[in-house]
Amino acid sequence: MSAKIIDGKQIAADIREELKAEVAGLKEKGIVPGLGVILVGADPASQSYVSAKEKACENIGIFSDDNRLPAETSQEELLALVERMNNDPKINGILVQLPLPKHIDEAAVLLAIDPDKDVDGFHPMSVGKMMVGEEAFLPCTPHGVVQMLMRSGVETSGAHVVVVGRSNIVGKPVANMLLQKKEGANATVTLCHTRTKDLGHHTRQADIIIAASGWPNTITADMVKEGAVVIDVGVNRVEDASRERGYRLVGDVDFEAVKEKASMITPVPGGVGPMTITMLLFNTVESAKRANGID
Ligand SMILES: Nc1nc(=O)c2c([nH]1)NC[C@@H]1CN(c3ccc(C(=O)N[C@@H](CCC(=O)O)C(=O)O)cc3)C=[N+]21
Repeated sequence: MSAKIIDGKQIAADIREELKAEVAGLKEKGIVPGLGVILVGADPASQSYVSAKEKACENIGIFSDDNRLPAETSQEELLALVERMNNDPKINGILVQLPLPKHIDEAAVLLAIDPDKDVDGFHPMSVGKMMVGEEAFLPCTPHGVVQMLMRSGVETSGAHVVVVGRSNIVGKPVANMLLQKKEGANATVTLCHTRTKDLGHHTRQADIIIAASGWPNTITADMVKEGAVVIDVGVNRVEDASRERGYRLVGDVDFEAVKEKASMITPVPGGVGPMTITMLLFNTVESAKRANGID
């Protein structure tokens, strides 16, 4: 059996249409959601993500305040910019693209963002609220994963989800979100990582595998139960001289082999990536609504 491909690009486009209509409605009330974007340094992957985010904002009518700062920017300068955005009523969301250069304390910068504008959901206040099940901005990639499952009709309630990877931006939050007592969650969650003994033993128990290890081919076909749903969060650049860019993008899953065993699978590109950006737009619109007492 060949798996049904979960089309992240299509689901993302559907959500963006919903957001577009919502932004148009806000505009009639004189409200334009605004996203402050900060990129420090010139990492090519970060530059392309940030450009994609700005393009997506423009496309649905969100105002974006683009700040590209040199790699030598000091922590004080960065904190001053965050503070300016915290106090700017036109800005509803602040996105500091990660990773930051080594001389900057990432945790200090995330802590400086006003939690009411924390559309990335990385502030400890947002993380804590999410964990105890209070309303908070949900981190974009995990939120995108949950939306993909819901909109593809995948039952998570009572299902065994095995998450591979324990990062603060994907593994830990996605495990937590799927554990919550609410719609689109209620799963039994196993969280695996680099020190896990016999990873395949765990993944073979999974009804749903979420691969977020950061390494190509972490999940091979022998590690997947027949009929499992496989969500691939990986975005790995591998050298490929036949491509114009000199590389191609692969996930953490051995897609070609695993798709013959899974019931549903996400591709890379065109899977979780477009959802990540879409949920950032979602959070920014949400923040603009909250700031104006709507909802
Ligand atoms: N503060 C912060 N917030 C983030 O959300 C954040 C971050 N820092 N740092 C880096 C990661 C990575 N990330 C992606 C976004 C979109 C795609 C995406 O759209 N990928 C396309 C392909 C893009 C291409 O072809 O290069 C796809 O998978 O189809 C991927 C990865 C957001 N991140």
